[in-house]
Amino acid sequence: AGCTGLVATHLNIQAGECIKVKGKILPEAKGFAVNVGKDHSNLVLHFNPRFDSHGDVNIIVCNSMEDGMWGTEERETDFPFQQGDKTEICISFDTAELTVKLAGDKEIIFPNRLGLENIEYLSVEGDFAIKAIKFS
Ligand SMILES: C=CCO[C@@H]1O[C@H](CO)[C@@H](O[C@@H]2O[C@H](CO)[C@H](O)[C@H](OCc3cn(-c4n[nH]c(N)n4)nn3)[C@H]2O)[C@H](O)[C@H]1NC(C)=O
Repeated sequence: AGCTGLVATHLNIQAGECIKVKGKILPEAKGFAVNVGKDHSNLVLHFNPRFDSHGDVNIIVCNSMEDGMWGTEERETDFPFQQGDKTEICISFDTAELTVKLAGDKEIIFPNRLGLENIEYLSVEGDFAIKAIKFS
C-alpha cells in the first residue's frame, strides 16, 4: 500500500456529516489517495486521482475494499486536479452512497458497497501535502 501519510482511526462520522481534506498536490505528483471506511482493510471508498500511475493519466479511480480484497473500480475522466495546486475534497455519505465534492462544483457519487452507517477510519496517501482535515 503506497507510502502512507495521515491515518485517523476511532472516528465516529455519521451519515450526513462531511469529511473535508484540504491540501496541496505535489508539483511532480503521480497520484494520491483518500481512503475512508471501517479500517485499513475495509474501505467504503478509496478515492485515487492518478496523474500518471498504474498506466492511467489524469483519471480518478474509485474503489472499495472488503476484508483486504479490492472491489470493482469505477473510473472518472473528468479530472479537476492540477499538479502543484491546492485542492479541497469533501466526502459525505449515507447508507446508499458516498458523494465526493470537488473543485468547480464537480461531484462524484460512489455506491456504499459496505453499507457502513458510520466511518471510523481515514487515511491520506501519496503525493499530497495535507493542510487541514475538518469533520463537520
Ligand atoms: C490492467 C491490469 C490489471 O488492472 C489493474 O490492477 C491494478 C492492481 O490491482 C490496479 O491498481 C490498484 O488499484 C487499486 C484501486 O482499485 C489501488 O489504487 C492500488 O493502489 C495502491 C494501493 C493502495 N492500497 C491500499 N490502501 N489501503 C490498503 N489497505 N491497501 N493497496 N494498494 C492500485 O495498485 C489498477 O488500477 C488496475 N488497472 C485497470 C485499468 O483496471
